[in-house]
Order: sequence, then C-alpha cells, then structure tokens
Amino acid sequence: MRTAYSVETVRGAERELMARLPEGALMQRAAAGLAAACAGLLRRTRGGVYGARVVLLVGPGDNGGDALYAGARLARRGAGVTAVPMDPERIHPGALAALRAAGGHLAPSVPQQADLVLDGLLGIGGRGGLRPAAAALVERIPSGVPVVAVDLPSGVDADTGEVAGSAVTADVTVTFGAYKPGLLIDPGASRAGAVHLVDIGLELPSPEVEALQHADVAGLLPEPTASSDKYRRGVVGIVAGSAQYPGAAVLAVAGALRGGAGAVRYVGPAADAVLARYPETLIGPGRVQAWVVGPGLGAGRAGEVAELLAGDAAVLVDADGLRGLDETALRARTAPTLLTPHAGEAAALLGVSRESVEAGRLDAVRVLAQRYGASVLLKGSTTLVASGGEAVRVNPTGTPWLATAGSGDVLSGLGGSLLAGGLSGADAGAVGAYLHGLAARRVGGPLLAHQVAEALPAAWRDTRHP
Ligand SMILES: NC(=O)C1=CN([C@@H]2O[C@H](COP(=O)(O)OP(=O)(O)OC[C@H]3O[C@@H](n4cnc5c(N)ncnc54)[C@H](O)[C@@H]3O)[C@@H](O)[C@H]2O)[C@@H](O)CC1
Ligand SMILES: [K+]
Repeated sequence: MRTAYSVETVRGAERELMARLPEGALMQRAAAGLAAACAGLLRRTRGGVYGARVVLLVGPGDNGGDALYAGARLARRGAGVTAVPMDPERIHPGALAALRAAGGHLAPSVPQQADLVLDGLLGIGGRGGLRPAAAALVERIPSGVPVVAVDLPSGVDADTGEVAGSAVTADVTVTFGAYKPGLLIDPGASRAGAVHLVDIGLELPSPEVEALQHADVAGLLPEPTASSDKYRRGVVGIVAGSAQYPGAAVLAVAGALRGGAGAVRYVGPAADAVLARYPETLIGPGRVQAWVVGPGLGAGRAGEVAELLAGDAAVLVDADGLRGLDETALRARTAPTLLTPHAGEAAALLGVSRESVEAGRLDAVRVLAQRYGASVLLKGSTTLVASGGEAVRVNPTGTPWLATAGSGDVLSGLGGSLLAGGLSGADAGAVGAYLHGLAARRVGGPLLAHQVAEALPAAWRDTRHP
C-alpha cells in the first residue's frame, strides 16, 4: 500500500522527530537523499555529476534550503551549481553559506544552459497559486532540461493536488518522509513525474490517502476455493441498457462476467443483445448478492433504482441511475452501496460546476461519500474512492485511453461483480478501478471498451506477480 499524509500530519511528525534530533539534522537527511537522486539522474543522462551544470530555483523557506544544501553536495562532487533566488532578501542563510563554501554561486536570472534544474521554490509551505516572482522563474526553465522537484512541484497543493494558476512540471519529484496526497491526485500527480520517497525517519499515524498496489489487490480479489459453487461465489444482477442504449447492457455484463462472481443475471430490455454476445448470462429477475443499476438506462426509470436501493442486496449505482438519487433512502441502507459518478455526474449530485469538481477532486469525493452515506468512486484521470471516515483511495493504474465510450459500463459491471463476491463498497471500487486501469494498459491505445473487459482476466493474474 502506498500511503499519503496531509501537510498537517507531516508537520506534526516532523516536530516530534526534530525535538529528538540535533538542529538541522532533518534538512541534512532530506538534502542527502535529494542529492543522491540528482546524482543518479545525472549519471543516467550524462554519465556523471562531474562537470554538470545544475540550476537551483530557490524559494524563501526550507524547501529552498533543501535545494541549496543538495546543490552544495553536488558542487563538492564537481558540478557547477548556480542558485537563482525568488527573493534575494529571503534565502536560507546557512544553506546559502554551505553552497558558497562548496563553490556554488548566486545568479539573478535562470541560466539557459543547464543539465539539471532543481525546483526548490515551494514545498509544503506553499499556499495558493504561484505568486508572480515564482511564476516568472518557472517560465524561464529551459525546455528539454530535466527538472527535479524538491518535495513537490511548486504550485501544486500538497493536500489536494489542486493547481491554481501555473505550476512546475517535473520529471522526478523527490519527496521527504511521506507521499503527499497532491503527488498522487491529478492535476498535481501529472506534474510530479516519477515520485521518489526519501525516508527521513518520520513516525506517521494513519494516512489520509492511500493507493493500492498489486499485492493489496491480489489479497482482496475473491478467488474461488475447492468448496465454491456458482451461488457461493455470488450472483450479480445488471439493470442496464434501453432500446436506445443496448450496448451499455452488453458492456456492463462483459465487465461483470470477469469480476469473479459465479453468475451474472441481466434484467432489462436488451436481453437479446446480451445473450447474443454472452450466452452465459441468466435472464430475468431473481436472487442476487449485488445489483448494478444505471448504465444506458435512459430517463424515467428512477422507480427501478429506488426499488433496488430499498432492498437488502449490495447496489452499485452508475450513470443514469445517479439522476435524482434520494439521499435519505441511501443513508437508510445497511448493505454496501457504491456510487460511481464521473465529474459531470458528481457535479450534478453536489449542485456545483463540473470544473469545480475537476479542480477539487479530493474534496468532492469526500463530500459525496459523507452526504450520501455511501462509498463513492469518482472517475477521472486519477480515480478516487471515498467511504465514511476511511482514507481516500487513489487509483494508480489508469490511462488516458480509458476516456472512451463504454469503458464506464465495463467498470460498473466489474465493480458489481466484486460486490457480489463479498467486497465492501470501498474495496470493490478500488479493486475494480485498479483492474480496469491495468487491463486498459495491457490493451494500450486506442482501445475499445469491450477490449478492456476482455483483458480483465489477464490483469487479474498480473496482480499476483509483483
Ligand atoms: N519541516 C521539516 O522538518 C523539514 C522540512 N523540509 C522542507 O521544508 C519544506 C517546508 O518548508 P517551509 O515551511 O519553510 O515552507 P516552503 O519552503 O514550502 O515555503 C515557504 C514560504 O514560501 C512563501 N510562499 C507560500 N506560498 C507561496 C506562493 N504561492 N507563491 C510564492 N511564495 C509563496 C511564503 O512566504 C512561505 O513562508 C518542505 O516542503 C521540505 O522541502 C525538509 O528539509 C525536511 C525536513
Ligand atoms: K518544490
């Protein structure tokens, strides 16, 4: 499990550790890890540190201090190091002295000839969009030169991944002590590049955000045993499709058949299309452990949704099923409930604009889960799953090619199948998103939704091999 912690939590852990260590020790640990990562990168890009031209963008706080101390270490190994301050009046004095003693120097503007740029403008102390002085330096980063962000790319909100205005786009982020949520959640995640964690010895409580890895998913997948039969493995019912959208039913069934349930039942007007493609499907109402309701349903079928929500089986609600959801009915449920909106549907549920959901995804998914008393999977470039007071799960396996018609239908079927197999709403959402993303990566792009469904068994097997 990859875990991420809020600024407040990280600061608390840092305070505790600093009280037990000599002054400046933590910054030295951070700088040593940072310099080692930069040296590794320079070895790969140009064979070594000696003679490399390294530019430091230096902000007024400790983030700038880290960059300067790391620059001093690189200078001692023969790099030519130039530090460009955001504000020459505010610069970490001890770290600047160390850089100078190692042969580095200050410059008023960003040199355009460089082998490496370190972004030490802002770390976890950054607030709001970059102010003009910082933004001006970022604009002058020469194109094509590798950028290493110190702790996090400046301009990215550490707690949420939000980017207000401009931000650094890094090739590598060297982060200290713990991942920050903004490194795992878009738009921040896509600014961070490859994230490298430097252990500085923090002792951390439970995380605010987490990302499953192969082994976590393998441990949650419902594998059949010798005593399993199709009913014990769970039956998932699909209420999807309409005369106008029969394909959604076929794709939801396609996902459900690969989610580990023992049987898939279809209820709706697209039975012929479903059977023609998947003769394994049971047709018509009957007992199930979990329902999927919504894909391609069209308007005017809120009654069916309400009926399923009044029952005691687990329910996954997607797409058209999300229209006009009854908050009170949802909150009254005891069986697992998983809502799977995309940003537009989430915006409608929250009564806000789609843009504000996209910009503040973490907040949106948390508020939805709270308001509806359900697990909520918010689809997008980094899919998030929230449930009650638990850590929000961020899915690490997506690919932009998944933004294609029908891929959400496959995900809903898959998630429902996992619910039928006994997973909680949060686990079904997180495991479903993970497998779905992995399958899509296997297919590559451009992809069709049914190919994602077909690649799910291979993705399932992949999770067993770290
Ligand atoms: N606290 C610790 O124990 C450690 C902290 N470390 C480093 O310290 C960093 C945090 O340092 P600081 O608390 O000094 O904070 P930062 O260095 O992130 O930012 C400091 C200052 O930047 C200015 N600022 C804030 N938002 C801005 C914006 N949008 N545009 C322009 N200027 C802005 C403010 O004046 C603020 O005080 C971490 O990210 C990490 O790099 C590491 O050395 C490891 C140990
Ligand atoms: K930074």
